[in-house]
Amino acid sequence: MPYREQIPIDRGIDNTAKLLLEGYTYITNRRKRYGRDIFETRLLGGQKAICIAGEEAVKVFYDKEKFIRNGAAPKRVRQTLFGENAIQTMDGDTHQYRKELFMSLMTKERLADISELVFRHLEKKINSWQGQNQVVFYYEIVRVLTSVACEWAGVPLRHTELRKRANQLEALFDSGGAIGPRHWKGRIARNSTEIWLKKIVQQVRAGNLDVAPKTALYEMSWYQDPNGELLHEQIVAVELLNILRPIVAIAVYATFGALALYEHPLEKERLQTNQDHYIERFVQEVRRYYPFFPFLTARVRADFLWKGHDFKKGNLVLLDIYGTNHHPEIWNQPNRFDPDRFLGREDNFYDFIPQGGGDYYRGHRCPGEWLTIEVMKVCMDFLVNHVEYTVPKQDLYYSKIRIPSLPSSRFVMSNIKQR
Ligand code: HEM
Repeated sequence: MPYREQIPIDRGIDNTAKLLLEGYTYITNRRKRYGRDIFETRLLGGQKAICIAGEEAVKVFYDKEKFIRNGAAPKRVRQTLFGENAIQTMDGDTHQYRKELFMSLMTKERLADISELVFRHLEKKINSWQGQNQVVFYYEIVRVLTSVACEWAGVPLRHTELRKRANQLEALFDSGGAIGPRHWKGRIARNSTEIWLKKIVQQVRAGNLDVAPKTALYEMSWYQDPNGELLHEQIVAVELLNILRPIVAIAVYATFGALALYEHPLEKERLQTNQDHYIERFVQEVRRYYPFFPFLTARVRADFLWKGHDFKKGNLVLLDIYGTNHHPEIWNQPNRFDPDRFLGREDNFYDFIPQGGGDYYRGHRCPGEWLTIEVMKVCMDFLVNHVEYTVPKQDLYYSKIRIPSLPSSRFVMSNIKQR
């Protein structure tokens, strides 16, 4: 007889309120309490859900024979963060085909293009920052990355439109874990950005807008599905937002990076000399240490037994991203900020998962991970080598409940000067 056991249960008819109240720590708190990396709960209207964490859990979660994504993401997340019928909700060959489209945009040349764009747009900002008493870094970088994302993706953006689109793109990722007004702001932003991009795709297809090959706008507008048909313009809009929105979301990591520089002044010196590519380790540690994506959801494809538990077809499963990136069996002193932990560390697709795990091409791992690292490197280099600033007294506390988390003050800087 195969081994079976009753895994711990977080009692209650629906624990969604507890999940919202505890945010990033809901799964970790219970894992600590039960001394296990697996437990059962009830979420999203009382559905049975299994929460898992750690390297073995990541391996099983990314086994395509065992899990599907369709029907796993809550409706409120599709209405804001993902959009309907986006790549995140696809499975099997159709997913793989669509994923190739995303990966084809991430060539070395195109990554170099975005790094160059980020630097150029940041440099342009210095003059206006120098004339201000103080600037709020997060909002500034959201706007910079909105300009960069549109330019890189081939999407035309008038200067007068910048603030509006930046607010909307920010609302899309800021609302993913929200209820109430923040959620509604995200829904309104989704409707309006999809309409905006649909019109642009229509212009491209009608030959009224010139767009360069290899940009997301061009490649997505002319991409043919496995049946040789163009994607519906609505889907192109949704997938273009899957490029623009997360590029702007790098603002969250950049702001945490600025916080790390402030909290660990010695890091700044090490980044200035950048021996042995220190900047790479610093960026990796920012992505590991600070909270961003809390967990992922999938549904069981077909019954299987794992760790003594019967996973039944249709069960909801949550993979603890934040908890795995702080798992004591993977990370020595996980709650210490220490970029050197990445020194000589071998790549492992299953233990360091700020942007998902497994294979980029065959699974759902984030296709924008290399791009994120490159953009972060430029932002961090800019902060340490191209500007000087002071950090006035402010509330830098970041919550482990609000999703996504951010320093309360959004990181205020004063006395900015070019270096
Ligand atoms: C801001 C930093 C980012 C974070 C924290 C992040 C995080 C993630 C995570 C956790 C996933 C889910 C992986 C899974 O379901 O297994 C994901 C998927 C995805 N990300 Fe990112 N991401 C970031 C940046 C980007 C960028 C810059 C892009 C594109 C330019 C991007 C595009 C996508 C897409 C299209 C997917 C869906 C992939 C699929 O379902 O196959 N992300 N990301």
